[in-house]
Amino acid sequence: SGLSKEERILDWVKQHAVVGDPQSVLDTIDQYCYQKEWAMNVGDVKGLIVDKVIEEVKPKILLELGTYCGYSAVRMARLLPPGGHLFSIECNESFAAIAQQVIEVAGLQDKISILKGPSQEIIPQLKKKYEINTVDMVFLDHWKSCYVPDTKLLEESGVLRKGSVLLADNVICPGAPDFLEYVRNSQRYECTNYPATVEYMHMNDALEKAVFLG
Ligand SMILES: O=C(NC/C=C/[C@H]1O[C@@H](n2ccc(=O)cc2)[C@H](O)[C@@H]1O)c1cc([N+](=O)[O-])cc(O)c1O
Ligand SMILES: [Mg+2]
Repeated sequence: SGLSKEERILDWVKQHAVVGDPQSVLDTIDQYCYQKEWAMNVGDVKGLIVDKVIEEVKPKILLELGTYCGYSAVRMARLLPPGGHLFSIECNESFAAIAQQVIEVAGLQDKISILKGPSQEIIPQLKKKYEINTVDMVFLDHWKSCYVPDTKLLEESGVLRKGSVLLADNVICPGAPDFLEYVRNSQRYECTNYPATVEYMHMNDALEKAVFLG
């Protein structure tokens, strides 16, 4: 009974964020998660690295695996070039509903589409159902055991092009060792590691960037 943690975060955003101001939504969620309850948003420290990669790649078509409360969707969509669009896959109905509202407070609903369902089901539909040709960048932040199967599915579905950038959260904590092994040992990826810390904590984590070479 009672509100979920994610609903408490949404309420905090509705009470404290400035409508139409994405940065205030990010700051409000970070403040809540530092001061009240930890939650698995990419956060402010790793978020700065995500910002830099977005500004470097300037993706027009961006795919996110794992919307959760919409923090990283807001973080990335606020930096998209004009005409850019973020498609974010979320299988948990209540998280998707919360994220949609967080995105609306940020005023980014026209730049973000939440695709409801498991990534294994949605990825094969991207071309036909969502009229996506290829994606410029993918942010992986869903179940860590899904990173490798979904990377393979992205390759097989033909949505990656020469130069498509994969950016994976949590490759140290909770960890995605099979993903690191897969992209680092593959001739088809050029990898870069970005050491950081777990959101709102002092433990080590890292992001891995893997550029698809075609
Ligand atoms: O476990 C973590 N993330 C799992 C995220 C899962 C999200 O992806 C969605 N999804 C959407 C589509 C799917 O097909 C499957 C899941 C789930 O419904 C959830 O919204 C995690 C854990 C820590 N941690 O410190 O413990 C830190 C982090 O930054 C993390 O990201
Ligand atoms: Mg994460």
